[in-house]
Amino acid sequence: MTSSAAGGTAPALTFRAASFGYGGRPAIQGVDGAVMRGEVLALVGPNGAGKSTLLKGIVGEAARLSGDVDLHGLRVRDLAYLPQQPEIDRSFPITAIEFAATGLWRRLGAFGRYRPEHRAEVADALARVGLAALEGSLIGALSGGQMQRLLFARTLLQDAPLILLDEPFTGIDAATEADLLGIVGLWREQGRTVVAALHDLAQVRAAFPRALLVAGRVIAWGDTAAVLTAGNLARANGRELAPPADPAADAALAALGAT
Ligand SMILES: Nc1ncnc2c1ncn2[C@@H]1O[C@H](COP(=O)(O)OP(=O)(O)OP(=O)(O)O)[C@@H](O)[C@H]1O
Repeated sequence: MTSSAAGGTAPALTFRAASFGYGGRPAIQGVDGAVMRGEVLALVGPNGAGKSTLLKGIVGEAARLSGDVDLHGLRVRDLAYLPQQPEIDRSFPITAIEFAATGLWRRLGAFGRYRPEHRAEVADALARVGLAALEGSLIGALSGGQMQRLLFARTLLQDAPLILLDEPFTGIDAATEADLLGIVGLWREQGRTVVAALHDLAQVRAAFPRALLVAGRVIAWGDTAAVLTAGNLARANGRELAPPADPAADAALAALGAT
């Protein structure tokens, strides 16, 4: 089942029979549908379902093997993409404030001047994620949760209309998760479009109004309550649920002494 989203007025991101993968082999295929502007969409599915590949496909880091992705006038550099933390090289000798400042790149351009007001803006973003005291720390010295806060600070500075997050809450403590979920809520209030690959279905039900369930293809797409049903989750996990019990058949079998 595929669908266009409700709520927004215009699409921010449209897939048309899109397939993405590696070495010519699709990891996720036949994606059809739209994410509307201002929508906050959870991308869910079992391990290896193609969630990261779909996000990477949007930013051109996974090959598009067929179909089309329409960003409706945005360029890839206008998007904010927050990859999974293990994909970030933390051995690079850069401080937290320098790392966060890379979020300004799109606005400053490659040779733009980094002015005092930019430094104040970066410091403010670090304060908003609770990292003011660590701005001079090397990124390699940060904990996993602190690094995730830093990635959100950089994303705040990117000021992007479309934000892609790959498992942003994995491996962090509850306080960090609550703070970062608050920032997603802020983006929602600001009308930004957010697509986040997530594992915690309770969190998705609580904080994400729309969901896209995948397992190498789209299993269901729509309002979260309608997507995260037992039947859809079983289909995504490759376990079709048994058909509903038929009382008449059960009674007939019982009469035959077969139960
Ligand atoms: N760089 C790569 N080269 C080849 N195959 C890859 C690559 N990255 C992922 N794959 C394969 O693509 C498929 C989808 O992987 P992907 O990481 O997109 O899934 P996922 O839903 O994000 O999983 P998880 O929840 O475990 O992060 C898997 O079979 C995976 O092994």
